[in-house]
Amino acid sequence: MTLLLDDITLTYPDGDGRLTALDRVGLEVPAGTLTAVVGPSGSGKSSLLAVAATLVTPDSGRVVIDGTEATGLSRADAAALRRRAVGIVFQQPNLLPSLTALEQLQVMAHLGGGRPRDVRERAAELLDSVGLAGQAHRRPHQLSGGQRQRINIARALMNGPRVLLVDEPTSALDHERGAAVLELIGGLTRERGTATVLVTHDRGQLGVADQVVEMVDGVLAEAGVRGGTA
Ligand SMILES: Nc1ncnc2c1ncn2[C@@H]1O[C@H](COP(=O)(O)OP(=O)(O)OP(=O)(O)O)[C@@H](O)[C@H]1O
Repeated sequence: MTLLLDDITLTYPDGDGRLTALDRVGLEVPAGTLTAVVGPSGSGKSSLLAVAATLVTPDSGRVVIDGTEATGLSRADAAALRRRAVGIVFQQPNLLPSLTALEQLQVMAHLGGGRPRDVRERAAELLDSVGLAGQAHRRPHQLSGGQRQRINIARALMNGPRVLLVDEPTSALDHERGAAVLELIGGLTRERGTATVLVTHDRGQLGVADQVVEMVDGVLAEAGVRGGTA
């Protein structure tokens, strides 16, 4: 199992007590498949992604990424595992205004090392696979919202992650562009064999998912399978 969340409980301080954001959550995501997480605002979806990304340590339970148990690692080792094996697509692209599309991707890889020539080739190939081969020289203000989100996705794939975590990628896009971005994420998942978790409010677009789970008050339940009714 490429991504395994086993019996995860996460609480936050809340006044005198604790608020349970994740309540004994279990999730298995095989390589090359996409799991969509739906659920109301405040139900714990972002917390789930943060735990899967090793950005937040749960109170109890295990996170296993590509065979390595992340829970219990030192901060430095968790960061190294994250760099090697996890790609994160945040809701807002947060692209650097002065860099071209190609450079946004190159910067990501330089942080992790790698020969400049290989990095450039990989960046160009990824831009091509998200449909932006012709836009490599453009800066963020010269691109549409949908194009910026595609760069955001390509950037997360630069270091060849085994696990891809995507938070609300369509919230700033209209229906049609949102659908195209979800199709793209589904296609990349299968092509690159990532274990992908996608948080979305958009229940109309879940056909791309192999598994749909629903978060309600920190509890995760199966909501349907590919082609299901969720
Ligand atoms: N750092 C924090 N400290 C305290 N409580 C928090 C913190 N982060 C989130 N929470 C609370 O934990 C619960 C789950 O929040 P989370 O952000 O995971 O929900 P969500 O489903 O992603 O919501 P949304 O769809 O609105 O983004 C909420 O009740 C929220 O108020």
